[in-house]
Amino acid sequence: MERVRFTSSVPKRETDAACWRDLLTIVYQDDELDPQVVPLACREEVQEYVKHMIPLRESMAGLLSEALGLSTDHLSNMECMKSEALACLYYPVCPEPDKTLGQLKHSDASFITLLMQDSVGGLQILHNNQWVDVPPVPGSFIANIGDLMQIISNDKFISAEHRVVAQPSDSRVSVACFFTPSTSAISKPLMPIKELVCDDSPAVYKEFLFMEYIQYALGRGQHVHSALPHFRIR
Ligand SMILES: O=C(O)CCC(=O)C(=O)O
Ligand SMILES: [Fe+2]
Repeated sequence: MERVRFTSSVPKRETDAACWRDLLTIVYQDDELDPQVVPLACREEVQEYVKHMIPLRESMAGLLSEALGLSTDHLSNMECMKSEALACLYYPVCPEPDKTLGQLKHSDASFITLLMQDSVGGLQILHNNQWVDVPPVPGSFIANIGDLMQIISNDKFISAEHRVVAQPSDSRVSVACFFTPSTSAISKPLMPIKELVCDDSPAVYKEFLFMEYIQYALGRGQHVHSALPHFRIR
């Protein structure tokens, strides 16, 4: 797949709705990308942005490892977040916002997503079966646990279901940085971390390869909000 893609959210299946947004996606593998492939209009900004995302990801990896009762460097050593897909998202003004969504309900397929939104708003999170606004806070990032983190944490962390409502009077911009495994980690099987599995807390997910996962996650229709049930041990 191309490392740099500009797409509109056209549905894969006829029965699915189109989302009201455009995306510029830029994929770094092992924290690396030849800058020449990034459009000149945003090359410097993208390089600068990712340069700052990497230490932030490492801090998050340390905090999440400790929260799981593991050594601080556990998640970092697994290299499960050492590649990033940067999605620069544009949600145009929508004349009939009640007929569509900026982004449908989903949980992220990544390990973790670090998200920056502008001041317009529209992001909502599903909490106790109710959609709750995530108001923009200047200078802050939103850290979303993704499905892969839920899997390796053996359900100790739960991925956040969220969506974006379309806006009638303002266009909106957000930047989502999705973290995925390094090239060497991709060839190793994924499964709940063994330190988190015991007789009282048996593995909830089966072993699988990242490629198998991503094919399923990207190929599922919009009616399947999460890849988790597919990998769960029944
Ligand atoms: O634009 C946003 O605030 C969220 C985008 C999002 O959830 C996604 O692209 O996965
Ligand atoms: Fe998302």
